[in-house]
Amino acid sequence: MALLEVSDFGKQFINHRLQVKRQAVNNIHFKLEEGQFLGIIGKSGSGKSTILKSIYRTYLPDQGNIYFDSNHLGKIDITKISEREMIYLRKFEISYVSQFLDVLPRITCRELVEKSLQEMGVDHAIAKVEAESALTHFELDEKLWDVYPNTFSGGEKLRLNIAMATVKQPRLLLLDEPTASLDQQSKMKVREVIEKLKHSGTSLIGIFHDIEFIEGLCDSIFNMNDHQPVTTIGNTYES
Ligand SMILES: Nc1ncnc2c1ncn2[C@@H]1O[C@H](COP(=O)(O)OP(=O)(O)OP(=O)(O)O)[C@@H](O)[C@H]1O
Repeated sequence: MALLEVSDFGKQFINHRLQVKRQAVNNIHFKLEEGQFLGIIGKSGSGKSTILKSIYRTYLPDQGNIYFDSNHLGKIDITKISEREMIYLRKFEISYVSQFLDVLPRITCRELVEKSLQEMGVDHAIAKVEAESALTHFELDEKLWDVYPNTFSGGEKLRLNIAMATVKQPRLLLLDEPTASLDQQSKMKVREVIEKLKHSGTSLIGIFHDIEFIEGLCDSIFNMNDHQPVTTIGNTYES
């Protein structure tokens, strides 16, 4: 089977204050094969992040299934597994990079990257070396390594976020506008690491507004329009 299959996915949000429901996405189907990169594009508010957050199970869908072919758990439906199983997947198989960094109090930039590896059971000495290598790759100034990242600029936070997610070499990497606040040089660094990860077999789903950036990088593009897929290429199919 494919690594990931999203089937008949739908999500609505309820505004309790106004007592109204809003259908964010509806009737979404796509597949992602191992080692492939799927780009999701579409206008603001069309539901791109909702899909990604539901794959990472930050949100639970109201409708549909999200099948994932886990190395450890076998073929599972992310919408139905236990919290414990989801925590396992987040530690070992699925990483998520958003435009924002959830900063933990009193944990330095270097410790955050090390922690990503140590929670997978990587020895501290090895985690230290790999964390430094990832921070160097994303050109985070060495002077920042032992600083708490709550004072970092938007671009620095994003680069740290990407370092934390990619250092784990996950099987599936979810990228929610990972280049949003980056300059051209940093964007190229992200591109380089995406290419490297793809080469090593990581599958990726990424949301991008910068279509030029994903040209030649994605294997397929899923185009949202008014909460519906309108164009699909490659392994995805029309609803
Ligand atoms: N937690 C939430 N509570 C209520 N409504 C939400 C929530 N998350 C998203 N929405 C709504 O669902 C719709 C889809 O949002 P989503 O963030 O998925 O869009 P998007 O395509 O990623 O947008 P953008 O490109 O602007 O980031 C929007 O109308 C948004 O207001």
